[in-house]
Amino acid sequence: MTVAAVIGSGNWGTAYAAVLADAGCTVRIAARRDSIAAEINDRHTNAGYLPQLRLPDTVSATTSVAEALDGASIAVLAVPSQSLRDNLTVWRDLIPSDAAVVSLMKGIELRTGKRMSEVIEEVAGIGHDRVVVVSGPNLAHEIAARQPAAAVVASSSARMRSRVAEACATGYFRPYLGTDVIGTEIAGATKNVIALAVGIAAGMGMGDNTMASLLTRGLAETARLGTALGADPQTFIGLAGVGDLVATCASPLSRNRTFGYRLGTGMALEEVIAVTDQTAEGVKSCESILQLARSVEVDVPIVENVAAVVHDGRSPRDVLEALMSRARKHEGA
Ligand SMILES: NC(=O)C1=CN([C@@H]2O[C@H](COP(=O)(O)OP(=O)(O)OC[C@H]3O[C@@H](n4cnc5c(N)ncnc54)[C@H](O)[C@@H]3O)[C@@H](O)[C@H]2O)C=CC1
Ligand SMILES: O=C(CO)COP(=O)(O)O
Repeated sequence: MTVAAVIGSGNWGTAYAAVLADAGCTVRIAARRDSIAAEINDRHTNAGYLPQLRLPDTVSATTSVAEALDGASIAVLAVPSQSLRDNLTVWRDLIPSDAAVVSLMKGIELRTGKRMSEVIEEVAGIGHDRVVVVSGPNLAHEIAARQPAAAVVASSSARMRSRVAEACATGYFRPYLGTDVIGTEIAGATKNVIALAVGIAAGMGMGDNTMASLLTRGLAETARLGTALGADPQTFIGLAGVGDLVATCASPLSRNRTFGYRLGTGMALEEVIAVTDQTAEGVKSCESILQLARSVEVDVPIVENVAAVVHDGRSPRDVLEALMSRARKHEGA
């Protein structure tokens, strides 16, 4: 019996815990709040995040990360990207030495420009052959409703990606194996920023042509950046690339799209931040992705303009005009 620990009891940590349990694992969730751990143990729900989900009896919860990780062969990390370093500094010695360490996170660290797998390797002091990234079109509420979806399980280690894929394969969750960790992470983090842009446009009243144009050109700049960083270009037309981009940009369930939508309707940035109580990674990662792109001299105009709205207070109408009046270029350039 595979024992998996899931650290983080928000939307995706909880939904992915259900996937692991449905696939036959014994799952221990580490929650920060006593009330959430108690609700999972007593009622098998985490209704504040996923009201429709009933967790299998093989899922338990604790507020002790040490207890959750004890004896686990899979350690899943599902906390906001910008908090990973500080958290892992406290947890690193608790991770069993042979466990696969799985990142569900879709963000790039501010200041360092590091991907989550890089932060894990650095802070936990483990090799890349222990780290696995799971990513794809996986809106937590739909997974929690057990609607069919696929994902990529990417790792440099064949043993670790097989272990994790086997542990999360169910009738509604289909993992594909991948080796391109860089591309999978760049795709997952950057699509959140493109979803912000699509949300802004939708909030301004723009329709499907605008969405499709932003999505397509967003994918182009994501692939350009990823490839410059060493990714396999194929990844961007796969589940972690176009798959996740389409799901996130099209769905009102997306926190990033919703954040952008509110900005597009004219709400002030501070107001949008105040009403957003869940993780919208793109709001911070637009800045770190822009820095990363500049470090390899890659042009990312949509990311740059989203950062101008979210961090420099430029108006959505201004940046839309800026994007439309850029110098003409070849589509493939
Ligand atoms: N929600 C979704 O549909 C999906 C989310 N993801 C990614 O998964 C990651 C987690 O997202 P969600 O679970 O949706 O976020 P969430 O906002 O629903 O939950 C975040 C969890 O982290 C905890 N947390 C918040 N701040 C913390 C801190 N400073 N230190 C430790 N724990 C903290 C919260 O208590 C909560 O348990 C993100 O990187 C997101 O991009 C990936 C795929 C799907
Ligand atoms: O990554 C996601 C779906 O795959 C979830 O997107 P949001 O974080 O925008 O809700």
